[in-house]
Amino acid sequence: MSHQSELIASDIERYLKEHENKDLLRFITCGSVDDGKSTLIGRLLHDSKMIYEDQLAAITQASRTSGTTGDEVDLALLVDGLQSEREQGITIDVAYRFFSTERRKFIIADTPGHEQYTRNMATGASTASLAIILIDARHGVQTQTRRHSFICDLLGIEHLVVAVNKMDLVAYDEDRYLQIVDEYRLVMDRLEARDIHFVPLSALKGDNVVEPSSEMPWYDGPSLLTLLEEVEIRHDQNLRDVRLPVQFVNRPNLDFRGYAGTLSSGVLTPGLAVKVLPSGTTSQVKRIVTMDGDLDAAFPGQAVTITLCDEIDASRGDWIVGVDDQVPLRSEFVADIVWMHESPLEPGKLYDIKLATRDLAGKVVAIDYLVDVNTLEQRHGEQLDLNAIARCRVELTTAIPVDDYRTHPGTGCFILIDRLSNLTVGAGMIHSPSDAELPYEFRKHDSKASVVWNRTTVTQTMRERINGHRGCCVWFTGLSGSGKSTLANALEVELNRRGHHTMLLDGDNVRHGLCKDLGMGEQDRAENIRRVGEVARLFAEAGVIVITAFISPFRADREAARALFLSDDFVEVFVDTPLDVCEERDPKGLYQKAREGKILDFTGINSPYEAPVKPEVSVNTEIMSEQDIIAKLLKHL
Ligand SMILES: Nc1ncnc2c1ncn2[C@@H]1O[C@H](COP(=O)(O)OS(=O)(=O)O)[C@@H](OP(=O)(O)O)[C@H]1O
Ligand SMILES: Nc1ncnc2c1ncn2[C@@H]1O[C@H](COP(=O)(O)OP(=O)(O)O)[C@@H](O)[C@H]1O
Repeated sequence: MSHQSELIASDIERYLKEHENKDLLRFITCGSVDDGKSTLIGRLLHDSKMIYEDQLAAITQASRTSGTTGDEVDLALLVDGLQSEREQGITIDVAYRFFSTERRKFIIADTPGHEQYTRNMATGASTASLAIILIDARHGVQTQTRRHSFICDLLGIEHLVVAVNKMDLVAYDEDRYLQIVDEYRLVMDRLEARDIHFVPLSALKGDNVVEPSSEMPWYDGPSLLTLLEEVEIRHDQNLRDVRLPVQFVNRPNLDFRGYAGTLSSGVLTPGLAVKVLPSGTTSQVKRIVTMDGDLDAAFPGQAVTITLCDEIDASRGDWIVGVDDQVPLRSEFVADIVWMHESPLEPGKLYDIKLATRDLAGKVVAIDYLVDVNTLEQRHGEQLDLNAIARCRVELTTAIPVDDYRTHPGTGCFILIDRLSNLTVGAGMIHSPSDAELPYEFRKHDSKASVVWNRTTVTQTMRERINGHRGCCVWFTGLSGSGKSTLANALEVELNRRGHHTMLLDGDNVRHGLCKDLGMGEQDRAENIRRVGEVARLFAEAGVIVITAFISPFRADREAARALFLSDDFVEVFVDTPLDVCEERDPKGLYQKAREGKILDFTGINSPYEAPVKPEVSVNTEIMSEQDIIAKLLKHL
């Protein structure tokens, strides 16, 4: 079944060929029956001639008995197929519907809108590249509008169309439409999706759904269908990073060994250098084999069998990736999990996990926070109930290659399966698995194997919640006399004044206690900075803003301290005061002593200072006043 084309009657072969080459847009409709969702889908199917005549006759008949549209045919009946939902007046499952136009093929995931169906919505959204957010023009932006938008965003949908429906019921009033667009802008500010369109329409009357409406001459944008046909999706796919999760090894005889699977991202070509993960064995693609002959190239979404130039060992679950792709191997990661079952997720309980084509076991070791899907606020929670979403820490029984969901939607997600009932109970999206983005305890440590990490029940996130802000580190570095202590002190005063929890670690003070055994040689300075970095991290873990003022002359030592923090939580401030200015100030008379040869390894005189290459903030106290510098820092923080 497809849109009506004259070619169907005259040249079916050509029609099918054209149809095959059209690109496909998968989209989700978010809203409830009350918003006119089913009517909208019915209208799209009806106006794009996607309904058989007997179907139309049937719904015309049904409209008289259970329709809600008076004399008009109730198009919602086309999609509210299930008897029970018809009776209850709600849609209760995810239904996929297909239609096509001259320009594109479409698959609509039609999911229920109420909060108790978040799991269905997440399922529908997981494969969609566009979402239609339906708003009833009479009611404007509702809690449900926010929830739908947030969930779509969480699932990485890049394109949103905000459809302001039922314009006929507000007399096609432009001001009302603009008011709703303004209301929605507040939601938009919290979304990562950047391609957002608005369209005023009436699904019931057909205004701006397929054809432009004569009722709203003030709107000169495209109709909904034109938007769906024109939205740019070609660049959405990740064509850069090759990921072929091996579904099975095809070995019909001794002469052929093929690796079959669906290419999740990247472009495969014969001759491409690849490696198998997790083993890391390298080879080259020899052939891309399909039922219809060999291919010159394979693209994301294509099911292929490839052969490699070398006899190497790869099995189901392994990934074939580009030879230079840096894919971290991890047994722990952070993920957003949507819970889909009546019995709540139990932290510590072992679940079966399916990630791409690999079957493993693992558990959620901690729930960092629950996300309120209506407001995006973070809350503390011990368990994850049906339809809840949470940022969790997941631990697997074995290390596997791991991708970030946002950049690799096909390989960056997984499902959790209950080991007894074999039911899918949750779905997860992996969050930045790269080392710098992992919580400290999840990183690779070279500490002694016999020392295990003892995880505390109260987490950094929970401490931060009480403090009302994140823990982080502001690291001042610069020559003696450059102004580190002065600025660090002034910054702490300002933060303290604003009610923030702070701690200041200053070189001179720390060297009186924690580091009193250390001198000014290169190794001792390195050890000094190592200790300070660790202490700073502990303070940050307590949810405190820790400010450090140490010369910290060596780049490698500062980078080692930085590596203890998540990337946003370490702010390096280079106090870039020229040596001659510092020497002129000489607040402690140390430069003079150094010049007189009384101090042998004084920084800047007879011991090196390696300036930061890319500090988060750089300030020159010769040029800027103390107040200006503090204002700049506060702005950055
Ligand atoms: N040889 C030598 N070189 C540099 N500085 C010296 C030296 N001897 C003593 N001092 C005093 O010690 C303070 C520097 O200590 P730090 O812990 O910040 O130094 S380091 O980061 O370990 O290099 C430093 O403090 P600031 O002037 O506040 O930077 C000096 O007062
Ligand atoms: N804009 C400025 N910011 C910070 N300090 C300044 C500034 N202008 C002059 N100074 C002076 O420079 C000196 C810096 O000393 P200090 O803060 O102890 O440096 P450090 O801790 O880097 O050794 C202080 O005497 C301070 O009054």
